[in-house]
Amino acid sequence: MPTERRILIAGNWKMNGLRQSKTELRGIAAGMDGIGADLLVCPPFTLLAAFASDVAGTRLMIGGQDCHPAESGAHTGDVSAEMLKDAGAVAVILGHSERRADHHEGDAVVKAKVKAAWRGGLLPIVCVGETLDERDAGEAPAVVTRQVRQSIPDAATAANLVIAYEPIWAIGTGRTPTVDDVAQIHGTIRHVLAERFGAEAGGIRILYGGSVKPDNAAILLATADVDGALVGGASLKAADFLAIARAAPRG
Ligand SMILES: O=C(CO)COP(=O)(O)O
Repeated sequence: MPTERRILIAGNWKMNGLRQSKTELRGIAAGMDGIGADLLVCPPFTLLAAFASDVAGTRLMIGGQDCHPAESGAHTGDVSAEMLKDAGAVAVILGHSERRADHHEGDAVVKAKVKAAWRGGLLPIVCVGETLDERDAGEAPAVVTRQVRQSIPDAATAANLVIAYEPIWAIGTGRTPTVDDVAQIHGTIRHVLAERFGAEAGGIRILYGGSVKPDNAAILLATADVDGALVGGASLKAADFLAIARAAPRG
């Protein structure tokens, strides 16, 4: 039964970073000694290939922030999973709340992108999370349950899927849920996965994301069913990202 879950600390650089940001990337790659967790940096498309070749031979992995469902074709401005793989990515963030909001992505589109990630040989990191209104109305478990049910295809396994719980109101705000709230939602996600995938669900990693910083990482990463972090702002600085990774209780 796949219950061993390696901690994954993933950095989502969002629309940040120019060529000079390589300094931070190199700082992360150079500072990984003694860190047991898997580390992943997801830069913007423009930096992906350069970053991937820069970290070749290190344990630092590179991922994308989105992909189109199709392999290729007339989709101006889009990038496919195969293209991300070709550029050196091993993973891709899908269904981030900023994509869901800015690009009107619903669960069906996210599900198609997860299948595309698998087709292209990438590990999808599927984001779910409630708005503040939904949380205040007590709907967070129901919202997240619906998103997990509808965004995840049937062929999910412990090896080919990572989920990230990112309460939208905690992203970039400096606010985080209580550890009890995080444990409750992560437990809900695990339960929803178990209903569908049985024992395999015990091996699927569930990351927490939303204002993860060096000073709150230890408590968040020690919470039940939290198997790592999806870090936004604090992943842009090597020292902060490494401090978060060092706070992980297990590798
Ligand atoms: O959206 C996030 C990661 O995907 C979280 O961003 P912050 O860590 O900046 O709150």
